Amino acid sequence: MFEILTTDQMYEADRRTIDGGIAGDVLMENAGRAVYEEIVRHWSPRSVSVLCGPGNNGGDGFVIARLLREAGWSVRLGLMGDVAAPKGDAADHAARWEGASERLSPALVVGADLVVDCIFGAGLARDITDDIAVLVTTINSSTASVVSVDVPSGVDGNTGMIRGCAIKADLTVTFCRAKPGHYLLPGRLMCGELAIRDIGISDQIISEIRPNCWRNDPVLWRAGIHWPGLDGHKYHRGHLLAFGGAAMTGATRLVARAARRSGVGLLTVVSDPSVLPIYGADSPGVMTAPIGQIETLLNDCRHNAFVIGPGYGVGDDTRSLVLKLLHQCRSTVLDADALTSFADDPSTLCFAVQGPTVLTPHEGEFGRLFPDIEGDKLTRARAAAKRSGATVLIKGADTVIAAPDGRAAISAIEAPWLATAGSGDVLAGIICGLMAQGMEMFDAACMGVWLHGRCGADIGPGLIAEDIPDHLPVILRELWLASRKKA
Ligand SMILES: NC(=O)C1=CN([C@@H]2O[C@H](COP(=O)(O)OP(=O)(O)OC[C@H]3O[C@@H](n4cnc5c(N)ncnc54)[C@H](OP(=O)(O)O)[C@@H]3O)[C@@H](O)[C@H]2O)[C@@H](O)CC1
Ligand SMILES: [K+]
Repeated sequence: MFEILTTDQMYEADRRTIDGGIAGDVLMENAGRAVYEEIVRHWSPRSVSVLCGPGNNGGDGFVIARLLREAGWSVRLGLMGDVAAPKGDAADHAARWEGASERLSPALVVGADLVVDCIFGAGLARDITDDIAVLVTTINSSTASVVSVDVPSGVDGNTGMIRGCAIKADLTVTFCRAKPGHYLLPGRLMCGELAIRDIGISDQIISEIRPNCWRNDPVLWRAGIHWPGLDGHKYHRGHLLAFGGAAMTGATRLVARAARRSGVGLLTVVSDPSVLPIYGADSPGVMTAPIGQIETLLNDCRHNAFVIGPGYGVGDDTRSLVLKLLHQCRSTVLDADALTSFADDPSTLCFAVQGPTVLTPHEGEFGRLFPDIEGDKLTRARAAAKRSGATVLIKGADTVIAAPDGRAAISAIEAPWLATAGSGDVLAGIICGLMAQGMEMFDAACMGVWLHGRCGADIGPGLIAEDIPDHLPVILRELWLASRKKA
């Protein structure tokens, strides 16, 4: 259930299922019944208005209305266009509706305790027009609870973008698998609780259409974790070089603590000699080296991963150092100032990426590096990964991680507490720590985002960045125990 399907992939899954012998009207019946079951699970009988659009989303509405009515609910049904309008499977189910139907209008919201939104689903093709916008506004300002079928009407299922305006649901019931718009902002904010219900499309069909986007979950990457063996040595767990700035030393101290907590064997902070004592005094397990020794450090292949950017400073020195590091083709995480230092010449950065590299920009940094890449977050992350050859992770409440080969994951953990100073530095440290232990770059980025999110959700209100690394052992232990159970 972790695959995320585009609307086209969903239509394809639908087609293949129908070809396989399950009729379209049965799929629609299953979809409507799934929504009905969710409704009766959430609410006791009350007055409900089912608002049906002109397509199959509206067709689902006829099934829901019928089942609620049979269960004794007081149901009003609104229809966009005339009663003869529904086509195909929707027409079959419209014919089975024995109640009255009204013209779709704000009047249907008056007196309703529950509104079922079946206006537009996967087939939303353009911005919502003024007449429907009035209805949307009435629904959003009413006290009625709202269930959206498939996606809240007005939300683009592929991008999460709002086409003019959108219904704000308390519960969204979608079918088979989620779509990107359920997890990407602002769509996610409109969905309320998300229920993903089986309607008879097999897992086999889903795997045949080869989805390449997932909700970020351990299922995706847990097989790629390098847990230490009983006979393990610290050098088996990597030796990470974290490049520390001369002024903002807090950032790399957070990076270092997070990387070490992620399990890296050894960590050396490399910086200007004037601030080495600060890094050295921060934690007894941290080693330090002056930046003047960079050639010697790089000649030692045991130094297998680099993280640079947080608090490092923007400028030519940073640029040269980043290029030197990328030239080594070892695991590298570039964040913050390491990215902004290439704002004038991003193609040089993209050209220099050869080894396993993860870029972790927030939206501002992304815009500076890839100003010509537009669209939703998923599309942009994929385009930047393809262009740069790096795994690109765009941070935010809906963090997207994209690999150069097109694979992508979207974070669905709710942890608004992570929006605080230093949180991104911690993330860069965790990811680089996992790469230093041998994890593949896309897996490491996904796992890093997940660990970071879980820490954020667990710690909750009052979180400061310093708390995150020290909570990692709790979450890592969960994963480790789960891996032992499987084995
Ligand atoms: N696939 C599956 O597995 C299953 C799918 N199922 C259900 O089917 C739904 C998809 O159905 P769908 O393809 O008929 O699209 P839907 O969202 O009803 O809208 C299309 C209609 O809206 C119209 N229209 C579009 N935008 C508009 C606008 N801004 N303003 C005004 N009109 C606009 C558009 O008009 P047109 O562009 O053709 O002029 C067309 O008439 C899916 O979300 C799920 O609920 C389940 O039943 C079972 C299994
Ligand atoms: K809808």
